[in-house]
Amino acid sequence: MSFLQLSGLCRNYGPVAAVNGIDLSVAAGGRTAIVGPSGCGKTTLLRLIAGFEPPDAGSIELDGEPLAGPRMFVPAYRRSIGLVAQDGALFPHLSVAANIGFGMPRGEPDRDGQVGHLIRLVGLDESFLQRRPHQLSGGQQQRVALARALARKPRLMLLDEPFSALDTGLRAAMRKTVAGVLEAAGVTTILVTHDQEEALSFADQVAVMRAGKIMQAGSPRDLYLRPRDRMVAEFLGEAIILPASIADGHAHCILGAIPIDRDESRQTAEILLRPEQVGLGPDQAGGTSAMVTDSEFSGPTCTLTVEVANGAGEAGALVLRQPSAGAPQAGTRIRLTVSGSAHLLE
Ligand SMILES: Nc1ncnc2c1ncn2[C@@H]1O[C@H](COP(=O)(O)OP(=O)(O)OP(=O)(O)O)[C@@H](O)[C@H]1O
Repeated sequence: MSFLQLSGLCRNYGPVAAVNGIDLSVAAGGRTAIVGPSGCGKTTLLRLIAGFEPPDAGSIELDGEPLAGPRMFVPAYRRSIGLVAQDGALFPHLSVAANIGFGMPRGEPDRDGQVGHLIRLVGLDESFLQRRPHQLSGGQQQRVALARALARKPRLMLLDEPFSALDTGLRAAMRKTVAGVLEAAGVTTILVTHDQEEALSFADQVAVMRAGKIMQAGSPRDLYLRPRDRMVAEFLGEAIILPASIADGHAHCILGAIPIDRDESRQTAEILLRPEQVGLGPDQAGGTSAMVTDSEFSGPTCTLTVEVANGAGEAGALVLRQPSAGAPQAGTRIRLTVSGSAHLLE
C-alpha cells in the first residue's frame, strides 16, 4: 500500500520546469532512491515533499493525509518529515547533545536517555555528546545529523546526498549504517543521490529522473537488468549496447545469437548486455573471436577495448571491464562468450 503518494507534481522556476509532472508511490517502511544527472530536479522534488515550497500543480499525500494540493498546503513544520542535507547542517554553536535534542518536543520524558539512545543508534558513543560539530569528522557529523532528524520521530526521512562529502570507503560504511538504523526505526526513506551504485545498494525502489520527469521507477534489479531506454541503462552502470536483428526468440548481433528476455515484434532493436555477462577466454573453439586492441589498468579491474569480427562479416569494437589479474594484454586474440539473456531497449 502506498504511504507517500505524489501525483502530477510540478514546480517551475521561471521558464525552467524543475519538476514536471511526477507520479510516485512509496510503500510504508520502504527505501526509495531518486537518481539522475545534475540539475534534473532531485532536490526540488525533495523540497516539495518536505514542504519548503508549494507545488505549482499536483498533490502530495502522506499516510492518507493530504499535504499539498489544489488550494491547500501543509507547512514543513507540521509535516513530521525529517531531512538530512548534504553537509549535515548541524548548528555549529550547539553541542552534539543539544543538536540532537533540538527538535524533541518540550516536556518529552527522559530527554537525556533518548539522546544517549540516538547517539548509540548511529554508531557513536556518549563521549561525543559534549563536542561541538567542528570537533567531528564529516562522517561523524552526518551520523549526528541523522540522529537529530530521528529525534523528531519523523513519519518520513528525506536524505539529500548525505554521503557525497565522504570518501569511498567511509561512504559505503555510512550507507550500511544508515540503512540499518532506518530499517530498525521502521522509517520510510527517500534518498537523493547521483551515485548509481549507492542507489542500487540502498533502495528497494529506484526512480531515475531526467529533466524534471521520472523516466522509470522499479526495483533495483529490474532497473539494472531491464531499463527502458539507453539513458536509464547507461545511468545505472556500464552498458554494452549493440544493434541486433530479432528472430526466433534471439537477438542476432556481433556476439552471435543471444536469447532475449521478452516477446518482441520488432525485427531490429538495440540490445543491452551488462559487461559482467560477457566472458573472455583463450582463442580456442567456442564463442566469438576478438582482438584486444587496448588494455587500461585501473587497480582491481582493467578496461579492455576489443575488436570483434564474426563469421557473418560484421565488425565492431566493445569496451569490457575485467579483473586485472590475468587480463589479456593489447594484441592478444581471445574468444567472447555471452551468458544470460539480452534485454531489448525501446
Ligand atoms: N530557486 C531556484 N530558482 C531558479 N531555478 C532553480 C531554483 N532551484 C533550482 N532551480 C533550477 O531547477 C532545476 C533543478 O534543480 P535541482 O537543484 O532540483 O536539481 P538536482 O537534480 O538536485 O541537481 P544537483 O544534482 O546538481 O543537485 C535546475 O535547472 C536549477 O537550475
